[in-house]
Amino acid sequence: MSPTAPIRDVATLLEALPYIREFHGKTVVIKYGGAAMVDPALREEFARDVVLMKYVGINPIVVHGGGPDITAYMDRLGLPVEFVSGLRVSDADTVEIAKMVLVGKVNKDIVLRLGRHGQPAVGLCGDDGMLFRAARKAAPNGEDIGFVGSIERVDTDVLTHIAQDYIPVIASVGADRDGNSYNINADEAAGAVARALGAYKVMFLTDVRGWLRDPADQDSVINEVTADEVERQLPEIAGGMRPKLAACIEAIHGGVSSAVIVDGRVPHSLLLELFTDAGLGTMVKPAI
Ligand SMILES: Nc1ncnc2c1ncn2[C@@H]1O[C@H](COP(=O)(O)OP(=O)(O)O)[C@@H](O)[C@H]1O
Ligand SMILES: CC(=O)N[C@@H](CCC(=O)OP(=O)(O)O)C(=O)O
Repeated sequence: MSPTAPIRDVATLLEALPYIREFHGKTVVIKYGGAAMVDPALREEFARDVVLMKYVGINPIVVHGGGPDITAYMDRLGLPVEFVSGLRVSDADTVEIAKMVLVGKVNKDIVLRLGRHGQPAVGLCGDDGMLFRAARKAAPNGEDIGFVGSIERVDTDVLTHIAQDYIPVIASVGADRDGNSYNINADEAAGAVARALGAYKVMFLTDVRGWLRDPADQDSVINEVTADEVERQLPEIAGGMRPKLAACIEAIHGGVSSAVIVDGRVPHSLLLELFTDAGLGTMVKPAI
């Protein structure tokens, strides 16, 4: 090891200090999905990052997806998989599978991993503590896509209680007043939770470098943009990026100070975004 290495380590800590001060006591909602959820090594690093956030006094709330897992189970059962504008067309069988996979498997895997890394976590879905009230929604083009829900109301009571001692981990399913269950896009759930909690920041981990001006060009990341500008461009945005950017708009217009889309393929992207000067991915901010 070079003699300067310890000094470098201290410099890294000192670089983090103003950020640790800024985020201390603040609620940060993390939408967990994409590559960071699929790769075993990244899964462990994600859990360590979230645990570290809790240890330095941040209030992390995890909202997770699991679209690839749902698709894998549907494939095993020979069921057709279809998306419209980034939303999964969900008949009664699909919503049942989404619920089983997200609540029963993915949620518990995350809870277990956070616990192993040193912070107890509690898993929830929209039904727990009446966290979400959902309603059926159509695709942006008006097409009927089945039991896909939008979130009408978030009751944060259960979250604020649990977050005092545990890291809440939320699966994106919920029910309406009549007890019908819905498959809810996890980006939308994260945006709604961030807004309802009055979070300081919402972070979307994904499998691209950020919002790309040209989806075919990985180097065309838009580094910073206002929510109003995103709203103007939303009708032209395709695929999985659309619900993500719609969730950023929802959060920012609801009072969240910043929304970031970061590359979950980069190890420790959460910590790099939060605690270093290197801005990563796309940051959506309120109008200046
Ligand atoms: N303009 C764009 N910039 C970046 N990604 C885009 C864009 N348009 C469509 N996409 C797609 O959105 C995907 C990310 O959304 P999604 O697959 O739902 O990820 P996650 O599982 O992280 O929620 C990217 O992998 C990319 O294929
Ligand atoms: C309605 C809808 O599209 N629901 C999503 C829920 C999971 C999700 O959002 O997962 P990712 O964040 O990994 O994409 C789905 O069925 O895939």
